[in-house]
Amino acid sequence: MMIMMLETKSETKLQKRICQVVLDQFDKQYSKELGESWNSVREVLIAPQCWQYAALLNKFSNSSEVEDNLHLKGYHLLFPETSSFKCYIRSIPGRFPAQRHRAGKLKEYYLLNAASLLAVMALEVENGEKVLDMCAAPGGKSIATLQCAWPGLLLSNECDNLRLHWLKQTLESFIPESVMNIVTLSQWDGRQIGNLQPERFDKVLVDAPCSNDRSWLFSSDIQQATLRLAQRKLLSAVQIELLR
Ligand SMILES: C[S@@+](CC[C@H](N)C(=O)[O-])C[C@H]1O[C@@H](n2cnc3c(N)ncnc32)[C@H](O)[C@@H]1O
Repeated sequence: MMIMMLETKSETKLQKRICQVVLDQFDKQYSKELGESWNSVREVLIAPQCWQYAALLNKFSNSSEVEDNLHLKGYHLLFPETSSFKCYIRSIPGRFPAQRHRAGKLKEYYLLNAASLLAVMALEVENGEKVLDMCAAPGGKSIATLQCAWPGLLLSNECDNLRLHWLKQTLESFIPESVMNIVTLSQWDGRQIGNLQPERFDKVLVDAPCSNDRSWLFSSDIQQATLRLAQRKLLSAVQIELLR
């Protein structure tokens, strides 16, 4: 009886609560923008248990134990063995547990939406190239870039103080010190880098700030969520400025 109560309690804890103000706004905006398709998008958006996460293995910290575990749980490689990325996905939705920080040890995998890798693949970074990751926190694409090439320089930039700290921690958890010497962190407004450092980079990745719909939909702070709904209208202007 006690065990059942505990299980129900932890299940309830795992269930995220939808912020109704945000959902109402999405219904209004996206039914206009997406028409019929909004119904199927909405269905997935409100069901975190359907969200799919992939595990990108860290080549700097290989572990056959993790791979065995992934296979046991029904995961398979997304790309052929010859690819630069060892990324595991599975058709059943769900999430492989995130790895905790272990002092002095690199993390073995990074959880992400596999579609995030497309931007890095499209960049086709060659060894020795100078690369700018303009909006880099929390660091998924910087880590992915370092899985597929040895850039001459990777400048991981993030304008937000707290997120820059998060970025630094992520990089330190995945990249060995010997490789960190090709990585530089900076805190510029991405809109100014082009003027400050013209022609410095061979490739630039701009993962511009997005509306972050999934997190705001489950926000527990209605005031913050409402403020954010108003701010998201300004996002497209920032995105365009970052691309210029
Ligand atoms: C979509 S997230 C980036 C995700 C990251 N590329 C990854 O793969 O983990 C966008 C980031 O851009 C940052 N950002 C927003 N405006 C910016 C600006 N003007 N210059 C630089 N970074 C900016 C945000 O703070 C946020 O961390």
